[in-house]
Amino acid sequence: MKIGCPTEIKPQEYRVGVTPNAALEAVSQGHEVLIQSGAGLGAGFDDAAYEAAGARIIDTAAEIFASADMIVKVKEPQPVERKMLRQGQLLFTYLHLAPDPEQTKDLLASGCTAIAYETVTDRSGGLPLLAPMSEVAGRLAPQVGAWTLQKANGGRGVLMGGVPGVGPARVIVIGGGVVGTHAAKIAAGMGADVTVLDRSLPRLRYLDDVFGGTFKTGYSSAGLLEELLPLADMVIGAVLIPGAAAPKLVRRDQFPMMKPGAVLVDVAIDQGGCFETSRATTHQDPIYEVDGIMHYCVANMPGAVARTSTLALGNATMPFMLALAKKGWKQSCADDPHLLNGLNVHAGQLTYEAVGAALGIDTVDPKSLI
Ligand SMILES: NC(=O)C1=CN([C@@H]2O[C@H](COP(=O)(O)OP(=O)(O)OC[C@H]3O[C@@H](n4cnc5c(N)ncnc54)[C@H](O)[C@@H]3O)[C@@H](O)[C@H]2O)C=CC1
Ligand SMILES: CC(=O)C(=O)O
Ligand SMILES: [Mg+2]
Repeated sequence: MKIGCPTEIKPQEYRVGVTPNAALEAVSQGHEVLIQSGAGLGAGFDDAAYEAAGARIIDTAAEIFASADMIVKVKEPQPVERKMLRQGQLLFTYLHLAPDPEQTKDLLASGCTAIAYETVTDRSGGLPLLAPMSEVAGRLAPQVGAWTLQKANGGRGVLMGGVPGVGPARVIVIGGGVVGTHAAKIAAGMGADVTVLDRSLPRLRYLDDVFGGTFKTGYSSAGLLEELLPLADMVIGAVLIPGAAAPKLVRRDQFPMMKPGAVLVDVAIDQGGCFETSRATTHQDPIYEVDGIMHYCVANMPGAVARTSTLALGNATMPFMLALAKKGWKQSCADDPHLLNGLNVHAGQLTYEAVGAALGIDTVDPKSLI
């Protein structure tokens, strides 16, 4: 199969979909790998590294889209990329369709087959292609939140760990999955007083068993949040209902009860965000203020640490990419129901129920397609 990897064009997105190591594996299994010239530079991989792996360097994205059987990327295809997708072409990348009707419409119109990293599952109920980026974004969240808390950036002017004689920042993490757990670990490591809220009792039990001395846990409810919001210096939004739009858990009319200059970090922004006032921002212009409350809502946080993120993502995607290249999407999905869960779009049809529900579009059962 011809595997094509264009340069990411989302603002300040420095990751790349195929690492030289992944290219080498694919080439050694008999596939052709096309990499756009310079695609890996942001992550520290030059063209020579790909050539040494046996990949072909191609000048333009247009040539890659025109000839590859499978496009492997990081971020959802941008409008100019969507115009280049075609019937029968396989797209393997993050999509986040539920909050994105425009992209959904374009993918359906293109006739392509699109497998979304974020809805591929594993045997333990996890999301193996989201997890590495959730680990990164979770670990970044307290770091960017701490920066936003600085006075010159609009925050309250509170230091995460406090100092002897002055108490630490209070951090509330909503959602104790991968993002939330990593965020809580780092925030606690910075010395903050951290509480993690989740709706899953098994998850709360796990967190309490493993991290009981490091941070507190709470059952996520509107009532508990009302109690905690007035105390918070930072709230990190880390909830997920797979494939679906994120529930809005903090409303604008609750801001008057919060401390002026408190910070909301909405990691769940790629699923539409879990705060009413969240709107996606970029690394270039990451924060904004609403009624005295600071917001950080960058939808591609891992792009900030592109090298770490590219390596972590490549480790997770490579086996799936190789299976798709070897057997095609149909056989690969027939052999692996977890990969089938990644199928969101096929030949003009939407195949992921939660996306259809969020956007009011009928879906077909992906099992009926294989
Ligand atoms: N902005 C960015 O750059 C990135 C964003 N993300 C996003 O972060 C979000 C979280 O991802 P993961 O941690 O991997 O998901 P996860 O599935 O590991 O964890 C989500 C947690 O949210 C909990 N939850 C659901 N509804 C809740 C509620 N009402 N209150 C409290 N907890 C609730 C679930 O029980 C689960 O434990 C996703 O939207 C993901 O796409 C992930 C990576 C990068
Ligand atoms: C998960 C995701 O959207 C990202 O890594 O950008
Ligand atoms: Mg994202």
